[in-house]
Amino acid sequence: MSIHPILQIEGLSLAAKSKETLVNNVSFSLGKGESLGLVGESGSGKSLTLRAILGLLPRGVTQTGGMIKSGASSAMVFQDPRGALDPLCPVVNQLAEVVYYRQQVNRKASRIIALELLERLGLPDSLKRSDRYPSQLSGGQCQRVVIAMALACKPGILLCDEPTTALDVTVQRQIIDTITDLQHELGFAMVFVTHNLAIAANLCSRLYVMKAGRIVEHGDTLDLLQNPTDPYTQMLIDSVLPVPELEGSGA
Ligand SMILES: Nc1ncnc2c1ncn2[C@@H]1O[C@H](COP(=O)(O)OP(=O)(O)OP(=O)(O)O)[C@@H](O)[C@H]1O
Repeated sequence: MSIHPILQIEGLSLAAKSKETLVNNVSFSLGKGESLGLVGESGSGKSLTLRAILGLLPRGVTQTGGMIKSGASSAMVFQDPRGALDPLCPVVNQLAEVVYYRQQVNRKASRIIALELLERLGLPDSLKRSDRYPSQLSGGQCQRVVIAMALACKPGILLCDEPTTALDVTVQRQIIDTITDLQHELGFAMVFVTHNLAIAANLCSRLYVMKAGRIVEHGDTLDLLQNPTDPYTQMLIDSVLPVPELEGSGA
């Protein structure tokens, strides 16, 4: 548990309209600037937990128990970057719109801040023009724009829902490095959802393992990966394929 948490979740339970429990008695806390990983198989309730923190549960899902206490604003980076952008609006305009509403500056200032954010995220100058639409960007570029949008909200907590799953491995690495650099620079805390243990291990100091809506194990990342006590955590670790030693590599 964090000593001075900026996010506290206690006994969170979520259910579908059919009364089926989807998230069951989930508790964790997050300290300022800390990174916490939620890992587990598909359908284990990771995304719904993030959405509950953001206050954006999908239609048909309700909170049936527990409480969420947050001392900072949250912003979310979604799994499908292209789907998170409006295909009919130039990317720079979309970003400027978020700045305008969230930072409450005038239109001219919001555009200047949007251009600075695009630069900070390492996007090419061509994207600053108003004739560039999401369909003209690569998946990695779209994800950088989505991250810029989240940062435009000046979040104290960045909620990342498998932000690299839809990207190829080299781009995944670049995006992870970008998020790490930005976190060091801006100091936001992060809840990072992934089913990729290697990514979670690189980014997060603590891991929570979810299965069928429940937390089955949690702990400091290295300790948990080296000494898992729950068979499901062990199974997740065992399912990571090792890179075979290359013949004649001299290793
Ligand atoms: N709107 C909804 N109505 C009913 N059930 C839902 C709804 N959204 C999600 N669920 C169910 O809730 C459970 C948890 O879903 P969730 O999206 O949180 O899983 P996840 O761990 O994030 O999976 P993934 O890694 O595939 O994104 C799943 O069984 C899913 O089918």
